Amino acid sequence: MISILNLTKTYNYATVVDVSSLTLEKGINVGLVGNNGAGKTTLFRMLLDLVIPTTGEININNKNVRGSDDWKKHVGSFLDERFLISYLTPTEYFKFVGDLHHYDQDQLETFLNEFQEFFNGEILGTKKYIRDLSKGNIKKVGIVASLIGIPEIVVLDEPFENLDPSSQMRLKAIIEQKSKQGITFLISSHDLNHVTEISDRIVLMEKGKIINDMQGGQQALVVLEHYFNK
Ligand SMILES: Nc1ncnc2c1ncn2[C@@H]1O[C@H](COP(=O)(O)OP(=O)(O)OP(=O)(O)O)[C@@H](O)[C@H]1O
Repeated sequence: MISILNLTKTYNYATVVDVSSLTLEKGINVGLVGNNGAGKTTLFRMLLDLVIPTTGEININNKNVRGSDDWKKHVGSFLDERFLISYLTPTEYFKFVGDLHHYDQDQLETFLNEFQEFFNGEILGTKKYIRDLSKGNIKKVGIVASLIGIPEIVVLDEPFENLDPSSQMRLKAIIEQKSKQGITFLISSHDLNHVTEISDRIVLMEKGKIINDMQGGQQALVVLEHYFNK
């Protein structure tokens, strides 16, 4: 589904990503972990063709993300607020994204209804612009928008950050439910408990390189706690 080959990114002579080979398979949720500056976001930005690699390539469904647009309809993503249109209300923004995916009004309402609990009355129909929402609520808008159209792959950068504990639990349930509907998640997170729980596979980065690649779950949590406790 996703294959990465000889990928590097260098800024001012410093190589911040150096991944010689990585293949991600459909149906296997992957959690990307690593300390600040390990290269997780840069890797995601190259995957989404937002940053040009210095060398190497990333293919989604056998198409290089550079120079093709085919993959875009199969990939949902939310990395940061720049993905949103801040002068719209969430309702207007969801309509905008829904239109891109040819959702009619009923379809969009049915889709958004699934997230009532997650939204906790703070998102829909509040007349607030996205720019005026709290950080956690902005994150919820971005996460839910990334799921519109039931993409094959959803890439999320630190989705649990800024969410209150109830919302974190609800997000885990959403990820679990959407995985069953066929979405494969690629998630970076500093929350070791959550990321090991929702991921089938954990990829650990250090200084741009992959230094461990293991199955998710309790055993991964033990390994990661040991690593980060150094
Ligand atoms: N545009 C840029 N110019 C120069 N250096 C950059 C640029 N973008 C990223 N970097 C550097 O690349 C390195 C990796 O950053 P990146 O944001 O990918 O790390 P990360 O693993 O996502 O970190 P965090 O956990 O703090 O979000 C950092 O040293 C960062 O300063």
